[in-house]
Amino acid sequence: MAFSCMRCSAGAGAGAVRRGAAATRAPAALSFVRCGLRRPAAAAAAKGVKAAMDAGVENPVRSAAPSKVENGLPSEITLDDFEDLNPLSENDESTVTITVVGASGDLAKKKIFPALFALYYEDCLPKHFTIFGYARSKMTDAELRNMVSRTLTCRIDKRENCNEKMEEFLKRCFYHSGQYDSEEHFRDLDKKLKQHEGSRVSNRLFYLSIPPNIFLDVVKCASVSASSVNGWTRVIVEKPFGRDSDSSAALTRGLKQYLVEDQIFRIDHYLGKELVENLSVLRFSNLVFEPLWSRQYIRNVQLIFSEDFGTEGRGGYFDRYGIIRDIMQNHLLQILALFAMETPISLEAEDIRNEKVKVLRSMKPLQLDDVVIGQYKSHTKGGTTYPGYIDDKTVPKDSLTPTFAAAALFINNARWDGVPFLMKAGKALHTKGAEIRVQFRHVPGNLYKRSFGTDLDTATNELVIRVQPDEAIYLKINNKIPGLGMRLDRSKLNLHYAARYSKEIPDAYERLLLDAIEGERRLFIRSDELDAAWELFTPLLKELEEKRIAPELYPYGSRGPVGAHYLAAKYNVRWGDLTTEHKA
Ligand SMILES: NC(=O)C1=CN([C@@H]2O[C@H](COP(=O)(O)OP(=O)(O)OC[C@H]3O[C@@H](n4cnc5c(N)ncnc54)[C@H](OP(=O)(O)O)[C@@H]3O)[C@@H](O)[C@H]2O)C=CC1
Ligand SMILES: O=C1O[C@H](COP(=O)(O)O)[C@@H](O)[C@H](O)[C@H]1O
Repeated sequence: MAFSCMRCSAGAGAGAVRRGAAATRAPAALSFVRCGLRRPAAAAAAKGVKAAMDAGVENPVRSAAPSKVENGLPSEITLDDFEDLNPLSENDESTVTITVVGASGDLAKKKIFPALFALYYEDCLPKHFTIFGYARSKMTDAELRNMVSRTLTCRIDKRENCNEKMEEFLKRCFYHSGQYDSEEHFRDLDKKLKQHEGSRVSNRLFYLSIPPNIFLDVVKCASVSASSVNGWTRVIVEKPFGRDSDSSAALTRGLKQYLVEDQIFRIDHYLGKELVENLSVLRFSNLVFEPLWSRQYIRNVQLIFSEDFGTEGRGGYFDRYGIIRDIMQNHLLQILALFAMETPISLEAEDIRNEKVKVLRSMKPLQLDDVVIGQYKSHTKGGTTYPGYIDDKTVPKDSLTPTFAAAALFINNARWDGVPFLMKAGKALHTKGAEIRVQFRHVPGNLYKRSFGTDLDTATNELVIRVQPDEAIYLKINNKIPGLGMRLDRSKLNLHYAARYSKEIPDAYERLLLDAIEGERRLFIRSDELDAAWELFTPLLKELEEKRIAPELYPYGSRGPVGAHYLAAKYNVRWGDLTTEHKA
């Protein structure tokens, strides 16, 4: 069965419906599309709003909303949210062109084109859209289409009408070959874009899926020679945003020579993951969690990322960055900020980003003593030899780049004073996953403590938010084993997404691309957030590099360096992902 674009209600939907005055208001039809209607039905619903308004109906929006969506509308929705009541406005009079710069590359093939196709399949792209690939490689439109079609092995590919939809989608994909620093080549691109846009208002989104050393060349050429003249121009910038405070600030200054902050969409794809987005919902819409969300009840928080493969194929990039820059300074820190922030004034992007910045700026400088680094080495298991990090031909033999790191971070504010936020990230470990673990304090004067033996930690409540794979949220509680005796065990209150929700979870890139098209900035990184993130990690990174601290070696496929356990033990913590119970 085909699904229509489902975006509505609190979070992205409400945020998008309520975009501030600076951004384009969501037209009524588009708002209804977000609420689950296909475009024709959405346009009809928008017309209904207009008619109800003309007829003086008390609540024209609700009265016109089809039953399928009315429960999904934010309760406080008003006509202001449907300022532009022309149902045809955005759909028919404007176009959106998405230019994937670096279209021949790994990320474009693996993530961006499949995400765009998924959005198309789900009816989420605007009516008039065109996709352009841009790179130096010589390719015809047909060759690009062939390349894209081979990589559309996304979550959609087993769905009904997939081939048909793919054919339609590919017809909207074009290619332009050019140099990244040539204004002339971007002028040629501009001409092609204009041919597709015709006389419509042209909105242009450039996705910089290229190595960072050419970001500025492209931004300069695109803005000088291929900006929209009558619509918006936005640029999605991929990480890495520099490799320390200075280089990041230089990149921001460079980008701002050609773009204003509102045009820059710095992507951290972890913010587009379903369970990361759900963090705020979990906290702020459930009375049972928010009152416990502080030093009073929480002993420690663990943010864990692991991959069961090495840097295969990306060693060249990775060696310049290492795991701290690759995962901790961005993905895990962003999760930490969302986890720890105070309640924002609203779901508006700026209100949320303001709160995140406050958390980041309240963090205690990271101490070398609170960090452990590791690097994987070759390991043979079951007759197979797995290569070590330095066996990668693109990595120098004497590389000290960490492929694993663990760190203890602290937030100096009233809510979190003294609570260790432990981060752990590694490649070539025994498992693949990303999760947040919240370990609560012991129950004071616990009547049942004799049932737990001497190890009270085994009775600690733990909330686990499993970001991936197999998304789940579960709470470990102590429970009486049914029967005449009084024996306790630890059981899980388990919200297992696959069991609870039949709808597939969209890929993070789908959500983020759609947000960028809609001008929703909530899940993108603002420059002051980025500065604060680098300020936290830069002194540590410099110290590690200047002192040439050697990483502890760990075998490919293992649980990582033992040092990570000592670091946790220093704060009286055990890693939740390594307990016996977890393994069972
Ligand atoms: N791949 C991934 O999984 C992830 C990537 N990223 C980020 O996304 C961006 C793109 O990544 P990815 O697709 O892997 O990158 P690639 O190395 O595949 O590069 C993308 C394209 O850029 C061009 N290119 C590569 N190297 C150079 C160079 N030295 N000078 C000029 N052009 C070059 C090539 O196109 P051509 O030769 O045709 O011009 C290439 O196809 C990077 O910023 C990366 O950090 C972020 C997260 C994950
Ligand atoms: O940004 C990055 O993320 C990927 C992991 O992303 P995931 O969505 O597959 O969990 C990581 O492999 C890569 O090194 C890093 O640059």
